[in-house]
Amino acid sequence: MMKKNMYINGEWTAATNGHTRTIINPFNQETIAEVPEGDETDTQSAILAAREAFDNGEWRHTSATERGKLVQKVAELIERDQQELAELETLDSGKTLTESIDDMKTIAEVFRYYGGLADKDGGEVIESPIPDSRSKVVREPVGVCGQITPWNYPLLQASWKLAPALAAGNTLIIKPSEITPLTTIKVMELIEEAGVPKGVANLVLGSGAKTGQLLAESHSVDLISFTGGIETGRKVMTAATGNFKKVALELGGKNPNIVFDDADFDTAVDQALNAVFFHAGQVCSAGARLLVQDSIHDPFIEALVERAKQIKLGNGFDGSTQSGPLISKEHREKVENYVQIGIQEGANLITGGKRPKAEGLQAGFFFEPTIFTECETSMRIVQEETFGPLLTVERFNTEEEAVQLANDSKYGLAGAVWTTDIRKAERVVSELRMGTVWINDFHPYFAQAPWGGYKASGIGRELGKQGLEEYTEVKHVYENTNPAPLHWF
Ligand SMILES: NC(=O)c1ccc[n+]([C@@H]2O[C@H](COP(=O)([O-])OP(=O)(O)OC[C@H]3O[C@@H](n4cnc5c(N)ncnc54)[C@H](O)[C@@H]3O)[C@@H](O)[C@H]2O)c1
Ligand SMILES: C[N+](C)(C)CC=O
Repeated sequence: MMKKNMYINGEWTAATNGHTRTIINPFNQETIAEVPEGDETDTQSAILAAREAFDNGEWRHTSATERGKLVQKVAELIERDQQELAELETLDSGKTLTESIDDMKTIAEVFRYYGGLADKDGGEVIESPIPDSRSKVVREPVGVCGQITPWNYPLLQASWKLAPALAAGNTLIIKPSEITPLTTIKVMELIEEAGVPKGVANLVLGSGAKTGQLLAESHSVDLISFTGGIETGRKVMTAATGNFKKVALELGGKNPNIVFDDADFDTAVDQALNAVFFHAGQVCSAGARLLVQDSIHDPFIEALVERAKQIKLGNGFDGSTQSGPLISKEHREKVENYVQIGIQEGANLITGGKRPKAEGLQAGFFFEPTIFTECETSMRIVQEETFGPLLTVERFNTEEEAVQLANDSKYGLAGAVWTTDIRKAERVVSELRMGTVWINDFHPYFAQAPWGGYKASGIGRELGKQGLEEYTEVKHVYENTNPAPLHWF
């Protein structure tokens, strides 16, 4: 069993209270690691270290080029240790090793991208309307950043925060989900190895209530970046009002996947499965809400159900596994509860809806790929994020109806449109109120393109140049080139 520590002010440390937490593998519930269960005292130490490193340290005065090189060095180290990181992620989260390896490649690219972007914005000289003056606009680091991440893409979500924060010259405290901390701990070791100065990057481990909440509340923290569910996001945003810190929120989604009758049928079926059942549906942008044009509804659902029944659940380390378990006992119970809600609401459960009976899956938190048809937009299973392998299907007739149904949600994270008529796709896309829209695809995201939500799916953007800008303040510098008394007074 691994034993790991927190990283505060350049030191690997246990929790001050001596408490620990065991980390389990969701595939078989075996204990894989023991980590500190920190609390407010440790969080406060990490905040103080980050504050000192920002206010009195060298980091923010280090040239952007040098900072960028260090961030790129982290990318190289992640690539060097890719296999170890991917195995840790699979052990901790249950996702397949293939998914974890893909995640690690994306993560290295994110560090490389922000390392490269660090010195590309030298500010902007602007035209001043006042004679004898010069004006420029520069970007500066925000200061001390609190970063809180979820369990479904543990290191990937952390990388979207760590890389731009460091590239922009901030100091930070990251708090990963208490149930999946292992890869974030490992990447902190790599950040240390790369040579990032002590106090600049800090790691606290513990429950959200005892660590994350303080990051959001503390007046010594200048920015809080949170990825997680909407109810926690609400708490974070409320706590952040104490000192009006900058807030970035990446929250949930209930993402419509719209299939028109002129779409390539087989591709749309194949990708509709991937949209919702990838990583057992534990994806913020999962296509958990399928909207199918009535004229192809029945054959489409028939093909979908046939394929859903064949999805191979299993150990993420087994090369033939297509989907791993859910993350925890509590989370599986939440998904099971939504199945009951769907049945009570009158939706038609046509496959799944229960735990698999197969041998070898009984110790893990597995759940069958589940499909409900004849759903109505007003149903809770259509409106709420179930975050599991649960697909709801609604019918539509016209383009306008598809748009109206798709937008009828408090969320606005992502969505997709399947059609061979590109004009129709463009019309629909322009009406969808979502941060990412795919045409004839589902799921792609990459370092260069911004990611984030409309409406209750969040505030701000990660990735792309916008993801770096979140970690900067904008300063206007005005110079009077011919100062003289005004004689006003
Ligand atoms: N929009 C995105 O890019 C994106 C990406 C991944 C996950 N998510 C969302 O994350 C959710 C799943 O993750 P989860 O179950 O870990 O979410 P969660 O909200 O339960 O927890 C997220 C993090 O917040 C911490 N936390 C809990 N209470 C807190 C508090 N009072 N103050 C501060 N921090 C607190 C947790 O310890 C954890 O680290 C889903 O809703 C999913 O859609 C969104
Ligand atoms: C943002 N993404 C798609 C990587 C993970 C969402 O849960």
